[in-house]
Amino acid sequence: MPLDLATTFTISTVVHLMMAALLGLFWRSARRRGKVGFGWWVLNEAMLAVGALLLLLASATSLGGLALAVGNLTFLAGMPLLELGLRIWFGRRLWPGMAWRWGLAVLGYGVWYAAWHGGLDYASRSVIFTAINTLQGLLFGQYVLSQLRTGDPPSRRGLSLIALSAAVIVVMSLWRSVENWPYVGTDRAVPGHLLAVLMVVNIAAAVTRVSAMLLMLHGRIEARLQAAGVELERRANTDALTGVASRAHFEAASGVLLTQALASRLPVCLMVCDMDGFKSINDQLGHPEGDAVLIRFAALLRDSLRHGDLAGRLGGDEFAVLMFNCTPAMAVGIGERLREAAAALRAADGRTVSLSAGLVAAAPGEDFESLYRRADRALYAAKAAGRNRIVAESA
Ligand SMILES: Nc1nc2c(ncn2[C@@H]2O[C@H](COP(=O)(O)OP(=O)(O)OP(=O)(O)O)[C@@H](O)[C@H]2O)c(=O)[nH]1
Repeated sequence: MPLDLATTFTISTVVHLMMAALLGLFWRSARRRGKVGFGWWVLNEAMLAVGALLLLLASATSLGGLALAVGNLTFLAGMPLLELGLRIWFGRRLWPGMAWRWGLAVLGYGVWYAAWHGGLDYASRSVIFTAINTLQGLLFGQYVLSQLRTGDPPSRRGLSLIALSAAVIVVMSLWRSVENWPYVGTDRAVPGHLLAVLMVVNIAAAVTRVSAMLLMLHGRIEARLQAAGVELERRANTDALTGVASRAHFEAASGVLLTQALASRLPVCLMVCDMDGFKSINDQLGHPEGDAVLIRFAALLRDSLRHGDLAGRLGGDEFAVLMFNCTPAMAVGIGERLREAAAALRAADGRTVSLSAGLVAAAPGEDFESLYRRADRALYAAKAAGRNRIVAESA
């Protein structure tokens, strides 16, 4: 059954309107999340709906000429609008790239308008129009492909679909040019069904394109949520002041890692250390200076870590290091080097900072709680014995 032009334009108007409304619904949430560029795609679909409606009026009413002229304008503005949205979406430069695209659209429309106004036959106008449309499609396709290589990964699936819909339009435009070519310069009527087929393909391309845009939006929101989740977890696991593990994370991770290491018969040591007289730094030099000393000490602690070791801040000026594949002798060496490095730390008034630590080696099958209790006792012994020392306690 040959396609009726008026029916095709009606369907096209309704579909583009629905697509614009659908995009519009998501546009609000996209804007709230800073996904700029989306609004141009909504505008594009809305304009295509108006364009299809005008073509319907042009073919079915006496409004003819004006409706055709404005309708064609909306179709030639389509690709530049899409690309403008994409460029903003990816945060790319708008000019001079967009100047070329808009320039081509304006020039193309001018040529078509002059041809139409000058009374050129339908087939010639159609060839002019589709040639410009093809050129636009090629430029747009080239931009989309360049973004496929460099754009953000969550948008790639959507971009592939957009490239596909652009390719379909280019192929259809070329086909229409070829079909109209034999009629150029004649008054013979060009079969209308081809334009109807083109509109149907346009509808399919619009549905593909809009799905692609929603896919891109979804991908980006998902990627950002994922990144936010990772960041939240990192913050929850990290002590905000010093950057070493928080107490909760240190205890939880130590419990798991200790069990695994002991099951593999790896020697594990725990050192719990506490600065001596830290309270007086706070009291005499102020809390910010106390913070600065804690930050510098934590940096020393991180420097003393070997690959796989875990350091955490248990609270105040108390820190702990869980050392894997580490004998007590090795742990004492590490602790002594840390104590010496801490002794070189100077507070704002030049005073030195000393360190007391308790060190224990894990017994086979021992859990973290028991290991920590013993290390804490050793630390207490170091403090009681006059501070500025490491007390190692064997299991
Ligand atoms: N600047 C700063 N001080 C803190 C922070 N958290 C706890 N403190 C302080 O750290 C001090 C810890 O003091 P203690 O370890 O009990 O005492 P100390 O003066 O180091 O004495 P000894 O440990 O017995 O040698 C307290 O005064 C706390 O108020 C913090 O985040 N920043």
